[in-house]
Amino acid sequence: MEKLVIVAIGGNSLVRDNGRDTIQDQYEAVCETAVNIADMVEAGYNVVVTHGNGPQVGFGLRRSEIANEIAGMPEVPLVNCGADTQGGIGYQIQQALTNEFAQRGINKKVATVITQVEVSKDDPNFKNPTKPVGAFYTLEQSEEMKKEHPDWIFIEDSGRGYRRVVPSPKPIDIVEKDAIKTLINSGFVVIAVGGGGIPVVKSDNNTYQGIDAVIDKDFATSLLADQVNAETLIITTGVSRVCINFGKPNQLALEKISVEETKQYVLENHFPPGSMLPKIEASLSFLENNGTRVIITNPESLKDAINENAGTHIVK
Ligand SMILES: Nc1ncnc2c1ncn2[C@@H]1O[C@H](COP(=O)(O)OP(=O)(O)O)[C@@H](O)[C@H]1O
Ligand SMILES: NC(=O)OP(=O)(O)O
Repeated sequence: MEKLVIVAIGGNSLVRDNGRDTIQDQYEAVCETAVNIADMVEAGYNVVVTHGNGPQVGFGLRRSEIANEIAGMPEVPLVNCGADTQGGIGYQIQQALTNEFAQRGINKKVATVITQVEVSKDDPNFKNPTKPVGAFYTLEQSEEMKKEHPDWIFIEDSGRGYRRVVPSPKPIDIVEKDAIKTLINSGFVVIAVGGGGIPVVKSDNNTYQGIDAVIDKDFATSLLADQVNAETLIITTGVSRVCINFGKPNQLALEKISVEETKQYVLENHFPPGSMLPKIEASLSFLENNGTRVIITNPESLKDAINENAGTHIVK
């Protein structure tokens, strides 16, 4: 079988207008990414797709809260909001890839696996929410919302505004990993661990139960990459390259860096938590296990990046 490449699509890379995008707008963004993934499949790569849901799960949660506030409808728990985004975004990627393959005469089938991801109920991240979800607000808007909802926590997100944060426990295991492997081995392009997977905890009698949180899809993708023995991990996001001194006058885009250099940049705080840091930590974890290379880039640079003509490459 060809070497396996796992491509993670950032949730923010599918949003253009901070919560005012329609579902059709998101589908168009998905279709643009599908063109780039189809290029890779056409070039002979065996591809697994994962995706984020940070903006979308926050929009869903807010819709549910507003429906509760104004119409008394029961709220949708955060874990179910996440499951809804996994189905909704998975459906769009599945349809966009299926159509793109059909148009190009590529003989590949696509399947989305609803994926539960095990976390620990004792994970310290439940007490320290760090995962930004939903829209970006100004400082004034966030302070106004906090008056009404004192329990909400906001953080500044990479110079883009203020966002609500929710707990983000670390993924331990992928419950449906055998189904995912079987589909990959049967030649499917598989979409899995959407939104980082649906967070579940395992009880003593080996049953699972959903828990309110949003798993970082970069960590879940890195775990999946290990479990399916992927060779390359590609993380697509809103920037073409990772930078040091991001957003400062001396910003420098990185083309190729070693694991050691990357660790040094982490120590120097070049990567903020909740945005670039999880991508870097997930990349390092993938390379320290069985992975060979990591590429971080934007969706439109995918094809050039895999040929080393774009993106940031982290190598062993
Ligand atoms: N050092 C950095 N280099 C490049 N981008 C950075 C850096 N630090 C923060 N960012 C920001 O982080 C964003 C990626 O995080 P985010 O949008 O949360 O991810 P996702 O695409 O998975 O939703 C980039 O688009 C960029 O705006
Ligand atoms: N769940 C998750 O990590 O989503 P984003 O990639 O959209 O932040």
